[in-house]
This record gives sequence, C-alpha cells and structure tokens, in this order.
Amino acid sequence: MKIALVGYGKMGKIIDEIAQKRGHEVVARLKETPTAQNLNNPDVVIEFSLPEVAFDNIKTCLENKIPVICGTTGWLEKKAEIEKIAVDNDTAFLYGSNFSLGVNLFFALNEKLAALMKNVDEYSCQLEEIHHVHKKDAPSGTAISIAEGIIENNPKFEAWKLEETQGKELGIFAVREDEVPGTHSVFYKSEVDEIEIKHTAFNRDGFALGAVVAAEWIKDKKGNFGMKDVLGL
Ligand SMILES: NC(=O)C1=CN([C@@H]2O[C@H](COP(=O)(O)OP(=O)(O)OC[C@H]3O[C@@H](n4cnc5c(N)ncnc54)[C@H](OP(=O)(O)O)[C@@H]3O)[C@@H](O)[C@H]2O)C=CC1
Ligand SMILES: O=C(O)C1=N[C@H](C(=O)O)C[C@H](O)C1
Repeated sequence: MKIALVGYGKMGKIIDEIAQKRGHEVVARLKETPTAQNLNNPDVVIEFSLPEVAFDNIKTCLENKIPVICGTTGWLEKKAEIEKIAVDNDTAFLYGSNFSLGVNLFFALNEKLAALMKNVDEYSCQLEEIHHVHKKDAPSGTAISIAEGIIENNPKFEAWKLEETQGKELGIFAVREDEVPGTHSVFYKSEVDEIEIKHTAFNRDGFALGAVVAAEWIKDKKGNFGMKDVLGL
C-alpha cells in the first residue's frame, strides 16, 4: 500500500519505520500543509500533526478522495464536519484518540465498570492522565474518550471538566512530566477502599502500530470509523 504521512514528528517517524517493516511504501513525509501534489498519490493518509492544523489537513485529503487515519488530538469539536466531508466525497475517515490495542481494551473495560457503578453510591470517580511536557493539548484525547465512556454508561455524570470531580462533572487531572509517553487511570474511591484501572504505555510503538493496522483495514472502505471497528470490540 502507498502511505502518505501528514505530520512527521515523534509519531510520524515511528509510523514510517513500522509501515516499511510491514511492506508498505511511504510516498510522502510532510511537515507542512498537504496538497494534491505533495501527497504524491497515496492509497491512504496517516495524519499525526498539531491540533491547530489537523482539520484543514484532513479536509484537503478527503476532498481529494483519499482515506484518512487521524491520531491528532485537540481538534474534536469539528469532527462532525469532517465526517460529513468524508461522506460527501465518497471516501473514508477514521479517528482514534489512541491507536494502541491495550488502550482500546482498557476503553471496553472502563465502559463495563462504569455501567456496574451506575447503581453503587459508595464510590466517587476521578480520572488522571500523565504525559510528556511537550504535549500541546489537555486533557489528552484518550482521557476524553475514557470520560465519554463513563458518561455514556453512568447517568450520574453529564460532562467532564479539568481538575477535580464536582457533582455531575467528571474530573480529569492532567499532569505533564518529563518524557512520559502516556498513562491513564480511573479511580473509584470509597470510605474503605479504592478501585483503580490503569494503562501505562512504555513507549510510542503501540500507538504507531495501531495506526498502520488501521490504514491497512480502511483500504476500499467508505464512511466513518473508529478503532472499535478495526479491532471488532
Ligand atoms: N492517537 C494516538 O494514538 C496518538 C496521538 N498522538 C497525537 O498525535 C499528534 C502528534 O503527536 P507527535 O508526533 O508526538 O507530535 P510532534 O509535535 O512530534 O509532531 C507534529 C508534527 O507536525 C508537523 N507539522 C507542523 N505543521 C504542520 C502542518 N501544517 N501540516 C502537517 N504537519 C505539520 C510538525 O513539524 P515541525 O516539527 O516542523 O513543527 C511535526 O513534525 C498530537 O496531537 C498527539 O496528541 C500522539 C501519540 C499517539
Ligand atoms: O500527545 C501524546 O503523546 C499522546 N496523545 C494521545 C492523547 O492525547 O490521548 C495518545 C497518547 O496518550 C499519547
């Protein structure tokens, strides 16, 4: 498959290595706005750039009828607009706040635990995410997905907010520390004990592999998708 990488920073470089190891040809490595010319006619685009440029980058690729796998976080308020552009152009779009297999299993576990907690009043709930100091957005896209999974499965919560949980607002502590690749925890605390579920990424390889697997999966598909579709979860 011919893959164009839009965004060629920490993630783009690892995706490049993994894509080539899996037998793909990387036809573009862009640190600038994609165009019909510099994309170099790929089968699929993998977009890991910056929150402020992601929307325009994805829009350009979809309007050129190229399927897009997007891992960039921090732009999601415009996701519905992108999904419409994908459909209007008869192509495909897949967003994942986190492409690692482990985090996607964690999402499923989190939703099950949230549903169990619906009828249990003894426990308060709090989220925490820890990332490297270079990260531009807070909270992380993954933490937002975790919060949404809880809100959808437990009517005690209606929205998320940064910092401490208050009433129906589920709190997310966003910590920035050294070179941490990504750690996410959900805490349920009572007077007598605490339940914690936690995912710790040791490096960025799991994110990058998941993005390439998603690119392989999306070839010849039309519509809007997520990692749940790729992994059959
Ligand atoms: N979904 C997931 O599984 C994961 C998502 N992420 C997310 O992916 C995104 C990228 O992360 P990361 O690689 O660590 O970030 P980096 O800051 O290392 O890389 C961003 C890259 O985008 C380039 N860039 C700047 N402007 C443009 C533009 N207009 N078009 C295309 N590229 C541009 C930058 O170039 P220059 O260096 O010249 O500025 C840089 O190479 C972030 O939003 C992060 O949160 C990260 C890990 C996993
Ligand atoms: O910026 C990062 O590094 C990461 N971003 C994603 C997020 O915002 O959730 C995924 C991963 O945690 C690493």
